[in-house]
Amino acid sequence: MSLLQIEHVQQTYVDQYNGERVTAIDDVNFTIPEGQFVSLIGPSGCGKTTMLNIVAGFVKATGGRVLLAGEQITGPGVDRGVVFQDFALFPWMTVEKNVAFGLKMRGMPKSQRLEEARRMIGLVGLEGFERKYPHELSGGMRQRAGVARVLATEPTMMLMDEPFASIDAQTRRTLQQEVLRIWETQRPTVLFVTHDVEEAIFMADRVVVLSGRPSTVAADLDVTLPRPRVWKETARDPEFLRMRGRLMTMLGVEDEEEAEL
Ligand SMILES: Nc1ncnc2c1ncn2[C@@H]1O[C@H](COP(=O)(O)OP(=O)(O)OP(=O)(O)O)[C@@H](O)[C@H]1O
Repeated sequence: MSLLQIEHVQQTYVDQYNGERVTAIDDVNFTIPEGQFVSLIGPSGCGKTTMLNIVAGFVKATGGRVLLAGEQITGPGVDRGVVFQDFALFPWMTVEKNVAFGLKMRGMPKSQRLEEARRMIGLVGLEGFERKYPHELSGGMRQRAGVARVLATEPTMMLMDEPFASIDAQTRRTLQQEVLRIWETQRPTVLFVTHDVEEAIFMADRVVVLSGRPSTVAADLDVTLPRPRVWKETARDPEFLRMRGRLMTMLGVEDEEEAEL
């Protein structure tokens, strides 16, 4: 059985200024088996973030339903960990306190939390920064701490919304590789929203493409590139290049330099 089942999801918003109805998502259907990493991609405004928010339980779909392990999602829960673009760390807590907070959510006794938090911090390569506050870290380090905090809760599903969007290109590639390395040790099921075609392919087992608004699933492609993946090799793989070309054509991106939509 699939871990996540998205069935006929529809989302209409009412504009709070002019009262107009905007159908962001028309009819979206797809499933994710346990342990799979799925990228969700599509043109701007097609409802990627909305879809992720519905799975997170932050937004209630106006139509259809979403099931996690057979149970209908009706609100947020500790079984789903969300990593946002803007890190979502508590600014008043040190890195280790931020990560330990995730463990508290999981119900871990206080006596074990610090030790486990330090282990998670080591896993994301932040040892030595345990006592720093978020403002003392670079964007890439803050994002690593955010990933550590979510992983610490051992979520059934990890939901990531453009987690590397505000990070410079060089650091971004390093982080993508690191997040994959960590993912391979725990293998949580992931729904990863991005508008970067190369990132979508590099990270995932599967790329689900939404059409323009009001969206439906336009394509659902398996990525069979070998793991572990490193940019130096994966970017030259003929399958990577073939998929990139196909997705860019599908999304109407002409130039290689414009791989980011
Ligand atoms: N709370 C809201 N109220 C009204 N309209 C909304 C709301 N949230 C999203 N929308 C509209 O729904 C559509 C889909 O938005 P969403 O942010 O989900 O798209 P997206 O694919 O993630 O876009 P992008 O790639 O630009 O981030 C857009 O037209 C947006 O303006």
